[in-house]
Amino acid sequence: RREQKRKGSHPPGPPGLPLLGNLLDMPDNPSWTTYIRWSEEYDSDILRLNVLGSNIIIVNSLEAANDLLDKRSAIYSDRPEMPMLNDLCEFGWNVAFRRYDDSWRNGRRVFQHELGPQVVKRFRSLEEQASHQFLRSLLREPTAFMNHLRHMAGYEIMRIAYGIEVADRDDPYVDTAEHAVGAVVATCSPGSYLVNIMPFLKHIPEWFPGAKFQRDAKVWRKYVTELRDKPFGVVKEHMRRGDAPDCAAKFLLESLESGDDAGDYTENDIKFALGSMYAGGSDTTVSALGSFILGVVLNPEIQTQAQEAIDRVCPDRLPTFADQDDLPYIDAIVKESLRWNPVLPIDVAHCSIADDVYRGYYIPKGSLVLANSWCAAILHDEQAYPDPLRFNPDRFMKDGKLDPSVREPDAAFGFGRRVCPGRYLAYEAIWIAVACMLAVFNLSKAKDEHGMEITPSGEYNVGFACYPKPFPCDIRPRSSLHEALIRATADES
Ligand code: HEM
Repeated sequence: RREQKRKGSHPPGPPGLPLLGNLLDMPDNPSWTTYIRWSEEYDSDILRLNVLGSNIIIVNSLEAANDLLDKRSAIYSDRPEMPMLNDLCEFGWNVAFRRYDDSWRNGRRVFQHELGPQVVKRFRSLEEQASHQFLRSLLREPTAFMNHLRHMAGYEIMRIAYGIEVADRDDPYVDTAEHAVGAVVATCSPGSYLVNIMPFLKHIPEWFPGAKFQRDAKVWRKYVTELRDKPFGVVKEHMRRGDAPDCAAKFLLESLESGDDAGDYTENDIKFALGSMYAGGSDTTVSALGSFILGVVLNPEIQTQAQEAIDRVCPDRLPTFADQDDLPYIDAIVKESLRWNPVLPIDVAHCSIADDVYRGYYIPKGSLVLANSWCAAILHDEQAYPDPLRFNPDRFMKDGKLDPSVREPDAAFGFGRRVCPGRYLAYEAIWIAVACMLAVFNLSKAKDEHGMEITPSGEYNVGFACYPKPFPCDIRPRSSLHEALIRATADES
């Protein structure tokens, strides 16, 4: 209290109880709407909550998010200690959960080396192929569209990172990765494990009564370690034999060996960064594409407009990246899919490494900072995006071109030094999937047994990322010509 008196008051927020602080105020999902309500109640775009003595700063405006997470990124780029996930499940090597240290910096360099805005273009033909495979799966089994999206996202990452081609179903690599991602969801949800609040519990042995968390961690640890080591080991083995396919692991290991532009990273840094790709890139891409399908089904006029544009540019073939400049409306759809229902409405928690004073408010070292990307001042800002709850790609267009004066939905990828390093890859993967899907399929509301249209609820499930709740949807080829275009892609593989 003495320290606080000297440094200034905390940002406003609900008062809380002695000792427990705001523990009982912590909202269930969707937490972002509660944070917005509190912002109005306390007339402040930054709020402070105290949970058992830990400071949580909620940021409800773009200005404050940029000021803290970007302009003061030297202070706000750490991640919180996550004893269950990082120590007991041993997931602390993952770039997304790593503390703000040299190894994290090296991991970011690896990402920059392989997934920077220009380098990422070398994976374009692979992404086109993956999208074509997705179209064929849709043709075969249209109702399972979310499963196909999931397969496409996992397939692309495993091919790009390790050159490994995963199977349609029951693939052991995908199975391992999904279990490891499951650990993130299960261990990071608020109140899931006491050891997150009382880190000293992590020293309790597995046999101790009540130490179920240790046994849970042991199971996850196996998957987390396999995700990190197994595919990387396969690439190394292929390289030893001289038959490794082109992939990020091979390029990085070769550049490490030759000592060219590799920077300071080590083989372990490469392994950790590549192992971070599946957890970071799979669910997120699926979520954005799920929002795209939902948005189009609820707003059929968007599909008509997109198909008119595609038919003008490539009437008798599938779109490719070479058409991107001529298909700005597809870019507008991708941007709107990222903005409308953000994949991560609350950004991944940042953590501060030094005391700070912002607008006269004291923010102590070790505060957790949660940027509410969903909020009315960021991705749902009425000024920047009128009628923000409507899926309306036209907001990004003017006179048939992308309107550069409209704010980019960059906040969907986070802030500051922790901003998503897979964003260029993600954007391209989403772009080609959207373009190909709209080129050959009509998406519309499914009908019930009386022939009545079923309107999707538009509700979302919240896990690691937010997904549309399962909804029925009618997906069929636009014509026999379009069906033939899809079937013809089978030859290319
Ligand atoms: C639509 C797709 C995606 C969205 C919306 C998305 C969004 C995000 C967000 C919001 C963050 C947190 C940023 C912050 O802390 O401020 C993040 C971090 C991260 N993302 Fe993505 N992401 C996507 C795709 C990808 C892909 C394809 C990859 C990898 C191939 C990836 C890898 C990562 C990693 C490794 C981090 C952690 C960065 C760090 O902590 O330094 N993401 N992403």
